[in-house]
Formats: sequence, C-alpha cells, structure tokens
Amino acid sequence: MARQIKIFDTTLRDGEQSPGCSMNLQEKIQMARQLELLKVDVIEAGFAIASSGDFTSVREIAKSIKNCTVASLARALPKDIDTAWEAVKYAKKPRIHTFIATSDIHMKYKLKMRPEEVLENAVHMVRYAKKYCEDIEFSAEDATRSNPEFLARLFDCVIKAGVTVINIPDTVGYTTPDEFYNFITTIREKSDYLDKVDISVHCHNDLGMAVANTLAAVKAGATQVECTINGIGERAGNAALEEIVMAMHTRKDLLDIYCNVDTKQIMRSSKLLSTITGVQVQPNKAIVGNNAFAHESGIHQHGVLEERTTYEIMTPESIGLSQNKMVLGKHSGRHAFEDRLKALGYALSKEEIMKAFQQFKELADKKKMIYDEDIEAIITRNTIIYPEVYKLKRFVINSGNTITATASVILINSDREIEEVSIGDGPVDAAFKAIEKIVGIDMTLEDYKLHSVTEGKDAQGEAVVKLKHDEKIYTGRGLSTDIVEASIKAYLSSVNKILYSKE
Ligand SMILES: CC(=O)SCCNC(=O)CCNC(=O)[C@H](O)C(C)(C)COP(=O)(O)OP(=O)(O)OC[C@H]1O[C@@H](n2cnc3c(N)ncnc32)[C@H](O)[C@@H]1OP(=O)(O)O
Ligand SMILES: CC(C)C(=O)C(=O)O
Ligand SMILES: [Mg+2]
Repeated sequence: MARQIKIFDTTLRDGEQSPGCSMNLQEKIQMARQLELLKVDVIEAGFAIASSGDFTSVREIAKSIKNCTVASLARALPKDIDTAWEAVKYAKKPRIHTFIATSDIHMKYKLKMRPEEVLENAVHMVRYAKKYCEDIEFSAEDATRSNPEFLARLFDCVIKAGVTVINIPDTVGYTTPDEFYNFITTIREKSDYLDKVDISVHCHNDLGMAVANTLAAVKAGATQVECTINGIGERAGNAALEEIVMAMHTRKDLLDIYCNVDTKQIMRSSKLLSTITGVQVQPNKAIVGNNAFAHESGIHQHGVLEERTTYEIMTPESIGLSQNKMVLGKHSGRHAFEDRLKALGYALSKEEIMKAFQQFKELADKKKMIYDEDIEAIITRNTIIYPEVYKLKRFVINSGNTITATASVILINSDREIEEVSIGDGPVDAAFKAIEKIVGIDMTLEDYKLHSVTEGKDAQGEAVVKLKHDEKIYTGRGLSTDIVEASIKAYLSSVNKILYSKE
C-alpha cells in the first residue's frame, strides 16, 4: 500500500532566510493561507525569538490557520522554547521545533560544547518543551556531517523524552543521494526508537542535489519532507516543494508514496511568493519556470501537437496552469506555425501559408520573440497577394551626421540582379532614389510614415509609403526590425502595385 509522506513547508522560516526574501506580517499571513489551500501538512511560520515582528507573524498565522500544523523554530534554550510556545499556542495543531547541532565541527567551534553536553541539553530541552506542547520536532543540525552512532544514541534519548518527529537535516547541502540513503538506513538500524516516530529530512541545495537527496531519504524510510516554495532558503536554498511533490506524483510507479498536496495550487503558490518577495524564478526552473511547459522547437512542437505525451511528462493543468505554450521562434516549424494561424482565425491556402512561413523564418532570425502581432503583421500587412516584380536582394547604407548618406541597393527582377547607387537626404531617401533609378518609373513620393507594430527593443517597424503615378496613389507597406529595410520594402511594395496595375 502507498505510504503517505507529510509535507513540512518552511518557506516562511528557512525560505525567509534567503537574502531579499523577508516578508511583512500581512504578506506572511497571505502566504500561509495559500499554503493551507495547497494542503501542506505543516507550516513552519517562523523563528519566534528572532524578532518581535517574527513573533507576531507566527502568532497571527497560528490564529488564522485551521487545517495545518503550525510550528515555530526554537534553539535548545528555555527562552526560545518559551517564546515559540507563546506564539504557536493559538494554533489548532501547534508544534515546537527545537534544534541543536550535532556535527563535531559545529559542536566544537560554534556551540563550544562536548557531545555529551549537547546530548544532555537536547534531552533537557525536549522535556522542557513537552510541558507545553504534545507535538515536538527535534532537528540535529548538520546531521549529515555527524557521527551516525552518536546521532542514533541522541535520537533514542530525545524520543524517550517525548519527541514526535526527528529531523535529519543536510544543513550545508553536502550529501549525495546514495550516501544519504545509506546514512538514514544505518541510523534506523542503530536506533531502537527511530521507527516509532516520524522521520523528517531537510535538504539544502548547495550542490544542486536537495530534491534528489530528499527522494533518496524517502526511499530509505523518511515520512516527512521539509521544503520551500520555489526552493528559496538559506544560501543556495532548500529542496523545492513543487519539485518533490511533482516527482512523487509523476513517478508513483517508482516511489509508491503519496502526499496530500493539491498540486493544482502549485503555480498559484509560486506566483504569490514571487509577487510578495519580488524574486522571480529562473525561466528554466523545473515545474514553475516560465519555460517548464513551453515548446519552441519545431520537432517538439509537432510531437506535442500530435500527442502531448511525446514531450510532456506531466500536464500543465496538474499544477494549475491553463495550458502549455507553443513559443514561435527561429527553431519552430510549419506545423506549429499553421496551428497558430488557425488559432488566430486565418484560413489561408497552402501557398499563402508557405509564403508567410518563409517570411516568419526570416523575421525569427532577426527577432528573439515572435508575438501574435508579428504574425498578424506578416499576414495582413505584407505583400503576399501582389506578385513581386522587383524583390530586394541586398542593400548597403553609408550614413552619419557629418557625411552625405549613400545607398547601394540590389534588386532582383526576373532572376536578374540590378544594382544602383545614390546619395540622398538621409539613408531612407538615398535608398528610395537608388530604387527609382532601377525601376525607372515616373512617380512622386506623396507620403512616408514609420511606426512600431510590436513590442520590445527588437520591435518590428512598419513603414507606409504612398507613391503617385498617373494621378493615382499606390500605398505600400513593409515590415522589418530594421527601419531602412522596412522603408525599402514599403517602397518596393508600392512600385510593385504600380507595375501590377499596368499588366
Ligand atoms: C540551520 C538554520 O537554519 S538555524 C536557524 C538560522 N536562523 C536564524 O539564525 C535566523 C534568526 N536568528 C536570529 O534572529 C538571531 O540569531 C537569534 C535571535 C536567534 C540569536 O541572536 P543572538 O543572541 O544575537 O546570537 P547570535 O545569532 O549572534 O549567535 C547565536 C548564539 O546562539 C547559539 N546557538 C546556536 N544554535 C543553538 C542551538 N541550537 N541551541 C542553543 N544555542 C544555540 C550560539 O552558540 C550563539 O551563542 P552565544 O551568543 O552564547 O555565543
Ligand atoms: C534548523 C534546521 C532544521 C535547519 O534549517 C537546517 O539544519 O538547515
Ligand atoms: Mg535549513
């Protein structure tokens, strides 16, 4: 039968220890309510003795949260435990979480205590906390660099003193999955009491293995995992809640475990935290990154359009996103392009699609992001329906504030390349004059406008050129991320319309 794994969220305590992630009272309450909707089992609301603000936050969260256990961290000191209890006692399900370091390095240099003193102090403080609260979690800080014999003995002593949860933290993100699996297995073998309480793990991400280590620990028998939304936390952060939960969900076949988290609330929780802290997750972050459900390359897009599971191991809906994203860019192919045209409401012939696709690819080579407006611009404003008697091959402009602008333009007419050079009053005027020399039509420029049709630094500029010929006005439009190119295209489009009208 599948085992339940309890989710202990420490976004509001260890997560808040991330530089730049401090939250005020209202923000912490808002985040705690979202964690309740997410259905985590335990919310570590703060470290009550840290400041009066933290004390108030823990107390107010304890008052307002009904369905989760609310915990406060406390050093193994009476004043910390008193303060933690004063704050969490309002909770429906309160927990005091006390800790002391157990590695030689921490005991010697930081606590300046001998191992036996640490053990005695831990037992003493657990008994002290137990007077207040039934649910006591004990953490052996820096457990993964501690002696396993010592840990097993200490755990047995604190369990006999009343601890309900033993936490085995990888405080400095030092361990590896195999090593952590063996470490927990060894301690379970050496301890007489560990299996009578919940075994928790709390992994940091210094070597990028926090989630992998957490899952290895679960395999070794851990029943509670400590984690944070978006993986925020001290230094490189804690194990990310969304990654652990979705790994459990997606690889049920391997892990045979479950948790109570409502995965559909994951995205909302991630976004709320980013909004509150102002710290955005990296785009390629697993599960909640902007690109986690986005496909840009043609082969992948084609696969997903045929059958989503070709490239998606979980659904966007399962984490509360409405859909995946097909990002059009230079790696995209015809299938995705046609799909987007359909979604935008265009019913084009095969030939028109091919032509538009060609232009889309040219644009994608110049522009990082192709927006729907870019595609609409290609379809509706370009010269698809007019035969191009003259086509632009290449142009070179020499221009500056102290020299006369010169343009060299090469056009193609029935497979023939024709080149002309002209000077002008600025680069656009020079280019227009060079084209005029090539096409040799009697026409006057009536109007010329330029504006941006899409967003961003690499926005497309649309040029509109009106040419007068035989008392009639011919309007041409051209699009490009380069304004001179857009202008040349617009000019040529007018010229081609004049020539078309003569056929
Ligand atoms: C691995 C972790 O994430 S542990 C949690 C880390 N989080 C935080 O530290 C955030 C909140 N911390 C704070 O606001 C402050 O550090 C406080 C209020 C807890 C303590 O502040 P101060 O009294 O000024 O002490 P300071 O932080 O400089 O030093 C820590 C003291 O706690 C002692 N200490 C550290 N851990 C423990 C422990 N688990 N049990 C008992 N004493 C401890 C240290 O030995 C040191 O003692 P000393 O003052 O007698 O030398
Ligand atoms: C207080 C403990 C659980 C901790 O945050 C750690 O060891 O990383
Ligand atoms: Mg920690």
